[in-house]
Parts: sequence; C-alpha cells; structure tokens
Amino acid sequence: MRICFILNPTSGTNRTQDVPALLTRYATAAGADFEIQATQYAGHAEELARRAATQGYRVVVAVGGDGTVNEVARGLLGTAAALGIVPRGSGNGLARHLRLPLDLPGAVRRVCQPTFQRIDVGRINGRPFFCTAGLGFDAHVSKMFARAGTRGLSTYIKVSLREYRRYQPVPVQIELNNQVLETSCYVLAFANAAQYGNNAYIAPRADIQDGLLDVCLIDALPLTRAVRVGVGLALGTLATSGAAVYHTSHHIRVRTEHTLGFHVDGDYVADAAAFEVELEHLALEVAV
Ligand SMILES: Nc1ncnc2c1ncn2[C@@H]1O[C@H](COP(=O)(O)OP(=O)(O)OP(=O)(O)O)[C@@H](O)[C@H]1O
Repeated sequence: MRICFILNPTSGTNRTQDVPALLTRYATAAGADFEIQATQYAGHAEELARRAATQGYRVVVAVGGDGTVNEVARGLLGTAAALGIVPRGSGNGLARHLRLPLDLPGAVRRVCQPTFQRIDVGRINGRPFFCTAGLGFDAHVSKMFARAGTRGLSTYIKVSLREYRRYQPVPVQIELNNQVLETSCYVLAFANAAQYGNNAYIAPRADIQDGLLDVCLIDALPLTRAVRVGVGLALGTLATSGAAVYHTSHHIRVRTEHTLGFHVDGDYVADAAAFEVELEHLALEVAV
C-alpha cells in the first residue's frame, strides 16, 4: 500500500518542528512505502492529491488543519484513493469527529495501518465540505479571522467577541423537506460532522454516514442566549439547550434579500444571496 503525505508547511502554530523529518521517521518505523510532498500555495493540496490518486497511491494524507483536509479530500472525490489525516491545525474538526489520534506519531502510525470506511460529503453552491458549512455569523467570523494576521484559538475568540457586538441577524427563506421557513438567521450551520473543531459541538447528534445533514438554526443571539450557545457548544448539549433549532435533510435551499457570507470547513468562501446545499451519501473513503 503506497501512501502520499501532503504537507501544508503553513498549518498550525508550531512552526519549529521539522515535520518532514518526523513524518519520515514514524512512517519508516511503521514500514510504510511513502512519499512526502509540500504545498507551495493555497489550493495546491487539491492538485497534488488528485495527481497522487492518479498515480495509484492508496492513501493520500492531509498533514495540516481543516483547510488542508478540505483541499486534499476535494482532490480525492471520485478517485480510488482514501483520505488520511495527520492533524496539525488548531481546530482539527474532522480528525476529532473520526476519533483519529491528534499527536503526530500516533496519527502517522494510524494512516500506515488503517481500516477503511466511507463518509458523506456535503456541497454548498457546488463547494464540497466534509465537516461543516454555514451562513451568517460563523462565516463572518471566518472572514474576519482570515484578515486578523495571527491565528489560533485566542485570535478566534478575540475576533468572535469583537464581531459579536456589531453583527445583526438577517431575514432568510429556508426550503427543506417540502417546507418553507421564513425566519431570521444569525447562524445557519450545515453539519456533516458534529463539531466545528476544537470540540465545539454545533450538531452533537450529526452522523457522518447517515446520508443527512444536521441543520442548526440560531435565529438571534442576545447575550443570555449567547452564553447558553457557548456552554452548549463546549459541553455538546446545544441540541437539547433550546438555544438552537435543528432539522435534518439532504437538500436545503436558502434565499436572502441581502448577500450573506458562507464558509466551508471554517474557511470563508464568498458572499451570496442564494444557497443550494446538498449531501452525497458515502462519497469519500477515509483511512481511520
Ligand atoms: N504553501 C502554502 N502557502 C500558503 N497557504 C497555503 C499553503 N498550503 C496551503 N495553504 C492554505 O492554508 C490554509 C490554512 O491551512 P489549514 O487550515 O490547514 O491550517 P490552519 O489554518 O493552521 O488550521 P485550522 O484551520 O485548524 O486553524 C488552507 O486553506 C490552504 O489553502
């Protein structure tokens, strides 16, 4: 079994580690037949992953955070290669959901001796996502976070608190399961996996193999509710807290009068006024 590691050298906060040397040491110790390729620019991991799949690598491993996982996984859709993950981001949502080791030696050992399973894949306006996608405040925070200059959890919390004071919900029309909901949207999250990353459980009951997205709507976020949402995210109790409304569906349409930002797997993509969200059942093989 041949393994290709695709390393994002800009991921994570610990830049002092010689990651290629560590990958080499642990993969050699596990007896793997492997190659390591480093990305040179944003988007490169998708091209490298697709090429590796064409070259017959059985497992193509994203070495990075959820942004790198998204790119590698995108490149593997429709191929015979499986996605592996060596988590090096700050959130690591998909790795955590799949209960993969979060330490480098453990994660390398796992991808070298994996079992295989398939997971669902979401799409929002054609863009694949594997963990979560969303509209509203979380996408707005991703946009501001990308502009912040520094990364990590503390920057994320700082940006969220600053933007919380300014952000207002917008009216939306949501179509799902033959119903039309006229509501306002502070956060509308489409969860394939249960968490955003960092064990922040936006949809604690989400099952990544059930053919359905868990749709989480928070229509407004006054301070008292914000506290309940924060506690619910941290404890995995949001679904029973009454602070959010949930639906499950495999096809959702959303319209807004004004444009709203959307993110995939925590990375801001663009603003739009119409959204088509779909789920492809078991469309990606993962090495777990
Ligand atoms: N060589 C590169 N130079 C610049 N950007 C890159 C490079 N390779 C990948 N990227 C971009 O870096 C972005 C961030 O990567 P990733 O999400 O893996 O790390 P992170 O932000 O540290 O992790 P997390 O999202 O968990 O905080 C990705 O969306 C990817 O497009």
